[in-house]
Amino acid sequence: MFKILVSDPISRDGLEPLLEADNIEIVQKKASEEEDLTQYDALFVRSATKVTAELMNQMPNLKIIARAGVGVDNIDVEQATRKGIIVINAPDGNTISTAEHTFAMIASLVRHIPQANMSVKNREWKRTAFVGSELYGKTLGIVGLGRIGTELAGRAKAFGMRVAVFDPFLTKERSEKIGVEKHSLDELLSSADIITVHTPLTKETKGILNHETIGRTKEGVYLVNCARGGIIDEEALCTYLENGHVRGVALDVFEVEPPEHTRLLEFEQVIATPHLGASTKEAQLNVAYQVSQEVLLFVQGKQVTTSINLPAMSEEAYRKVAPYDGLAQRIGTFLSQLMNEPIRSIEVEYEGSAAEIETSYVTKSLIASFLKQRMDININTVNAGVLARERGIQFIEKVSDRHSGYSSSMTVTINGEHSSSEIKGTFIPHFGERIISINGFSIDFHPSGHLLFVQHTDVPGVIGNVGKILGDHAVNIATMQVGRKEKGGEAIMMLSFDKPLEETTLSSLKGLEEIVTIKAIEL
Ligand SMILES: NC(=O)C1=CN([C@@H]2O[C@H](COP(=O)(O)OP(=O)(O)OC[C@H]3O[C@@H](n4cnc5c(N)ncnc54)[C@H](O)[C@@H]3O)[C@@H](O)[C@H]2O)C=CC1
Ligand SMILES: O=C(O)C(=O)COP(=O)(O)O
Repeated sequence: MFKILVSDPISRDGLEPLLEADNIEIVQKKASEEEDLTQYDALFVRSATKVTAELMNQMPNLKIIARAGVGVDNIDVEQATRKGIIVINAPDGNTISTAEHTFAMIASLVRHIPQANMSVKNREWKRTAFVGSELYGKTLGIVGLGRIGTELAGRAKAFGMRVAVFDPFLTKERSEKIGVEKHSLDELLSSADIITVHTPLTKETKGILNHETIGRTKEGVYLVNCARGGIIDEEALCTYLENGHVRGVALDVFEVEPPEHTRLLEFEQVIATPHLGASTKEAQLNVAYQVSQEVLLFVQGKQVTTSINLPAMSEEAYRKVAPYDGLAQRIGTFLSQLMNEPIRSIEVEYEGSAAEIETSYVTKSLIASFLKQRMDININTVNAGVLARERGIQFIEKVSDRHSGYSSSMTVTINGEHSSSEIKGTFIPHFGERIISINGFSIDFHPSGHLLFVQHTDVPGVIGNVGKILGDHAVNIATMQVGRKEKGGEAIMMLSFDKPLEETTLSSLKGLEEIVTIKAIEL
């Protein structure tokens, strides 16, 4: 049974795909109120639940965190990645709702609607107290022209506004296509009548509007934040509201939510809503449905498409990757058992059609399979890279235009402190994964089951001696492959059996003087 904890209010209609599925159980309860968190495989949140390392430690079976919305700053994504927990979101389900809410806040701000509303409800009729401004002809400055910023720009232009944009990742071509003016932050600050921010909360965007930058805005500017608290510094807002430089502020988000200690709410010129940008029936249905569909894919063993910490891959792309994913897992597992020493680096070179797939995913799968043999924590393509780097293991990925006789291949080299091992493999439709070379010795076998790798001096009688010892221990050889580089040097044997070799059999084999290396490999 795949158990899902829904910790924030999420549209039940949007959860329909999961509610209808077999072997999926959904519990709607705040994580902080759930006594047994160990039972859950998935956690659904919005912005209220803080998915901290501590919470994840209480959920050892957690495999996927689904954010029914855009911003994931309430989730310790780095920790989730370290733990091999996939984080997904619903990137565009609430875009329109948030853009509309922002525009409503802008219109309310410049016409003092909330204040006028309160006045009339207090039985006042102060028509001259609430003289506002038109939006027509004014300049709207948008910081961050992503999904929401773009939708907002269209609405502002429909109201006859000029739209100035600062977004370091915005191309000139795109700005011209949308019909907005691309500016530096400085130019935007000095020219905009109203400034609104629509970026994620990151190290770069935190306090992008602060004491210094707000000081460079026009006298009487309006500021709007319907993105994330902290993008506009709240203390700086208080300063500029007090001295009148900022005429009004509209906030849907706060540095701390709910905002208990901020002075901002004391100002008449501040209008505020409780993080309502995505709070529409339509947005909530969209985001819940999107994450439900993603988790359903995950449960079915398919690729999720809105992962924050895993290379996004379509089903079609994964179909091309799958054969090499399987090959990588087998090679990684094989090499991890072949080498028992500290590892410095893992190199993977892709050739032929293997070079045309999503190689980063396959490389992570290889690393995960290699490390999995050595660590007792959950390792997968999500955290393999992080865990390898933390152990000082470099991984190098190469794509070669060389063709070594096979239509595709991947060559894996593991460099240890004392030695290196190299395996070359390929995937042949209807034959499956094949290992075609080990440490430069040509061979050809399917890496599966109970195997024995033997590297030995290439002299008469070795194969017979190995065969005799196996016979003496009543071991039946299922398959046997031999390979060498040149006459009279060294050679290898690759054998497979119907069951694992006993330790006593291995010890007897190790006693043969022609044996250089002998390893039992379980795949
Ligand atoms: N109030 C609410 O209920 C909601 C708030 N949000 C917030 O709005 C944010 C934006 O949402 P979307 O537009 O969907 O995200 P998005 O990822 O489509 O757009 C973000 C834009 O910010 C730009 N950006 C990033 N760093 C920047 C910087 N240093 N300076 C200027 N621009 C920068 C990016 O280039 C991108 O164009 C989300 O991250 C979320 O925090 C989103 C939905 C609802
Ligand atoms: O999607 C986002 O980033 C939001 O901020 C929406 O927040 P919510 O899901 O309404 O708590």
